[in-house]
Amino acid sequence: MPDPGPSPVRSSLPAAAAAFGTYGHGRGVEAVGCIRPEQLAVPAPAEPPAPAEPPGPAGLPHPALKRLLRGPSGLGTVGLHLARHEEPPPAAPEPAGPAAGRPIPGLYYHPVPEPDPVRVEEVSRRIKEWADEVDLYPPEWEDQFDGFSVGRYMVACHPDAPSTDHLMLATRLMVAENVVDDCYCEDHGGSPVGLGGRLLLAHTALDPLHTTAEYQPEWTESLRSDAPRRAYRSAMEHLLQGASPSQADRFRHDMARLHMGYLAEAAWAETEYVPQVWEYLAMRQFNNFRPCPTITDTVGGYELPADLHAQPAMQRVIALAGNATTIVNDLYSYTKELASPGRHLNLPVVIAEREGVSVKEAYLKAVEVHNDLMHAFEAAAADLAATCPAPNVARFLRGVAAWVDGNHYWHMTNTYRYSLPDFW
Ligand SMILES: CC(C)=CCC/C(C)=C(\C)COP(=O)(O)OP(=O)(O)O
Ligand SMILES: [Mg+2]
Repeated sequence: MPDPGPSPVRSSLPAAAAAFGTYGHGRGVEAVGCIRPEQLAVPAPAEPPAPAEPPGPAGLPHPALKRLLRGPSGLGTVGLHLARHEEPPPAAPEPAGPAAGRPIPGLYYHPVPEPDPVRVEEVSRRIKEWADEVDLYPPEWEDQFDGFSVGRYMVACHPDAPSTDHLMLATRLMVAENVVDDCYCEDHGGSPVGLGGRLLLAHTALDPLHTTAEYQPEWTESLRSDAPRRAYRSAMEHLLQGASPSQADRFRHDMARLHMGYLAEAAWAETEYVPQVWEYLAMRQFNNFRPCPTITDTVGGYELPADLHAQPAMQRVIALAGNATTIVNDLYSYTKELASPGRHLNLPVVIAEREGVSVKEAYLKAVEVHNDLMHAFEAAAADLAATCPAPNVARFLRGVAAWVDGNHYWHMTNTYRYSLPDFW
């Protein structure tokens, strides 16, 4: 049954629906159950001998993950490769110089190719049109919107998106998620006071209210009443054109997790509680980028079936990837958050406070925590790929890994937003 989505405010999106077909998934990748590996009908893709590769920054990726990231070869595997688009390659793209920014010394990460400038340009143009359409921000915030560079972010994170329409699904959501964070929680009018009520009502733009005829119209009207809700509603409406019901519900669940994380952070801010390091890491597992990598299949135009997504081993991979990407944010946004009013919790701040070490030692320890999370993510992904050699699992794992790498690239190169501390 089609997902009812946030109707009845759903507008007609004929062009988008045509672009994605029925949910836009299922092309080229068969759903393969992996509850018991011996039940698999699809063998592991044949591996050609690989040339030796130079070591990555601050260590080597797990060898099995390297094989996984290279992707399969052979008949029927075209759809499993990253960076193969349905659209023809651009005729003569402007030569893009390397983006500014330097990596955090000692950080374990994988460099990515410069995102396709033609795609970046197109996504950047279209997201500004959308921002106007949903009346997202006042003119004086335009510089910050542009400085966020969401087009570059999403093109870097989704190299296997088959079209700009697919990329736009992720881009609208990324913007909407940041608008909610900025306007409800943080420095664009946000506050911990009353956050629970605001978040719950905004969540109904993703997970609609079903109530009586008397009260439904007021709820419908409420979805137009502020920029966070307009953004969530419209971004979700578009997502539903490309996602299956189970992919949409996966996303709603991840957003509920995110909102729970925002609430824990806010509760601690209200009582000025500095959590223990493990408590902070638990909060940050929810106040986390997770909703972004987990739509990689929708953005890629295929579906990881719900049973495979729900496997504990897959859940561990997703959680570790989300945690690594989010600690990357803590590290790159450290100086920005130090400069913001009040005490902004991030991993270095919490380590310094709770473990009684200098801010520099705390920061360097946070880098190690990040690196350990990255290694754990790669080991878990490699194990899962080996025990569950289904093509859609391999492609999803590659999509999550690509998101991790693209997220690092964006943080490192976003010198408008972030700068490194002077610790080296
Ligand atoms: C895009 C998305 C799902 C974001 C959710 C949570 C979030 C805003 C982050 C993980 C980023 O962290 P933070 O709020 O610290 O962002 P900045 O450091 O202000 O860039
Ligand atoms: Mg931050």
